Amino acid sequence: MDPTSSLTQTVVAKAHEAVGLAASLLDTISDPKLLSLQDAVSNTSEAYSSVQSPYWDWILSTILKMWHLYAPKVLEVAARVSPPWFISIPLLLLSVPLIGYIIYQLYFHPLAKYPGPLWAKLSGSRRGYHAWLGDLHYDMWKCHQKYDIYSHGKNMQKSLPYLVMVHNTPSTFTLIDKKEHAWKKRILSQKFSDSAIRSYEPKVLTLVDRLCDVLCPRPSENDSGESAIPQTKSVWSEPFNMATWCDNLFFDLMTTVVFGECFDLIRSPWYRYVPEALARSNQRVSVIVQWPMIAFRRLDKKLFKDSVHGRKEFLRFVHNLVTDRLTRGAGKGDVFSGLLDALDPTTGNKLSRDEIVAESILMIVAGSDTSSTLLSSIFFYLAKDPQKKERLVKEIRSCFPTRDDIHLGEKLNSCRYLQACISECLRLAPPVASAPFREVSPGGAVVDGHYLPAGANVGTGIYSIQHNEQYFPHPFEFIPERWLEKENPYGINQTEAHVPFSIGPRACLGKSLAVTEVSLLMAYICWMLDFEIAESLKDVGGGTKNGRHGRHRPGEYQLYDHITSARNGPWIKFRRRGLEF
Ligand code: HEM
Repeated sequence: MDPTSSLTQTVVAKAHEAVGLAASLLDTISDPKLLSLQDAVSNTSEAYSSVQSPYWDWILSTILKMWHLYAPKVLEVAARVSPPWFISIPLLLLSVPLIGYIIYQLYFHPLAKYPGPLWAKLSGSRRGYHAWLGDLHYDMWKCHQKYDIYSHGKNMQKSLPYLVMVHNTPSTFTLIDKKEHAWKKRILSQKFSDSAIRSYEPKVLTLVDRLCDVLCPRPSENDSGESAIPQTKSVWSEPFNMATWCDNLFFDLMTTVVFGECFDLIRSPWYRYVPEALARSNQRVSVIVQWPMIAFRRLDKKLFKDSVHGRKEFLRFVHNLVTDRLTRGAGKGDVFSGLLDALDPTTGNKLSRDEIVAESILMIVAGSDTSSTLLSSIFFYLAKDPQKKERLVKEIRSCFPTRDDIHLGEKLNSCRYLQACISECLRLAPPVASAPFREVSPGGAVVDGHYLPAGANVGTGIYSIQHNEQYFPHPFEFIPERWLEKENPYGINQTEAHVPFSIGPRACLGKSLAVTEVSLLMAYICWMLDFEIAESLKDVGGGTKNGRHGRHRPGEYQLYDHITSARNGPWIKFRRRGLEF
């Protein structure tokens, strides 16, 4: 057999196979049920927007199907002619739809006029790649332009990629239906009202006391365990990785508040695998959210085996927890009892087990990791700036004469510098750092004078807007004073660009809980303990001078953005405060 003809047949067969695969892929992603997985025709503008165009998918898939049907004949003819034609004819035919796709994306797509990286205009893989690295927030920051997408009354809904996060049934976070979302959010809101939060205070104080004991054990006889201050300062403790310890603390806190059960990660290593499994699981999910195509033929599961394992571990834990809690029944005043009592206003039915599991997962994911990022970033920035730390410590210790005076309420709210530090850390290290995407509903929407067609996915990067120099001069510097009316060195009203909890109907439900908890915890720790950075590990947590993709600032707390944010450090050592302060 002529070797050229055998090679031709192999090329032909492979090309045919590839086209078949592409056609079935397009079939899959054009299926309305799987539209959440459709990303082949995304277009990313400077505002990091993407649009889904079912028509174009249909055209492209029809071309490919025709090619698949008639290719054997065409290729047969190609095989009879001599090189280079046997290669160029199939290539030419294959490239027609491809070139058509590229031209459409670059020139005729409804969002084509927006400037943005070429790769992002052609495929969602750029977002997937950065989601994998965990630096999507840096990438968005580079591409950023400011638009308002989130307010009430905008013709927007949660975008379809959120469905990737669904386990059996959507939660308040992932629900797209506005009516259903509204009633579920109403149920949960009752458990996050000011009075409900006040009722959680004793639990928060017990846990922070426990944490202080681990970070720096009591110096026995001098501290009776009540509000006494030791006569002398104790010695410095070994260093603690505050990313991990804040994770442990907030995991305990959320399970206590939501399920009335504390797994005591602070004192016992038994359940410490759970937040760690969740962090691993989030990496794969964040890549699929940004680039749904990666889930085609379960490629994601092959690439992120460890992540899949983490998800299984985490879900097993939640299912066991829910089963256990259901056996014990309602009546503990925790969030779970609110879910058990809730009735659907239309059907009068109670929430199903799947719905309760979905909300439980949401509470743990949304409530623990985020607040932990906030607290660990406060440690990072304060420990790196001893003067600002001293100012905060002074404010707390002079406001509260004894430890037992530390409670939620007016006095704590009057600690302005504490609030300023919290706002500044939420700005610098937003726990949800990249863009919460919204999909334009039928009829389209006008944002900042630009028309956006139905189906477009648009979002504003939270990290991006909060590092915009126009609103926050010296955006990468820790300057709590910018939040103090009388000391703001820039005189710019920056509140509208400060959106760590997002805004509008899908804004964070746990904002008050998170800020109140962190204020209370920080006040308590500052009152009880002195802390400073561990010199030998002082660089952990910051960027490195030759770091890529924005990770080049040693003074910036590094977030690894996988839906919520993973972190490492800072390493802090503690000692009990003494009377000589
Ligand atoms: C510093 C801490 C926190 C930050 C910065 C934060 C931030 C956010 C952001 C930006 C969103 C919108 C995300 C999106 O649309 O994709 C959100 C939603 C949400 N957060 Fe938080 N969060 C924090 C703590 C909490 C806590 C403690 C809870 C309580 C369990 C909570 C519960 C929720 C819920 C239920 C939603 C979904 C709201 C909806 O879709 O209507 N969050 N959060």
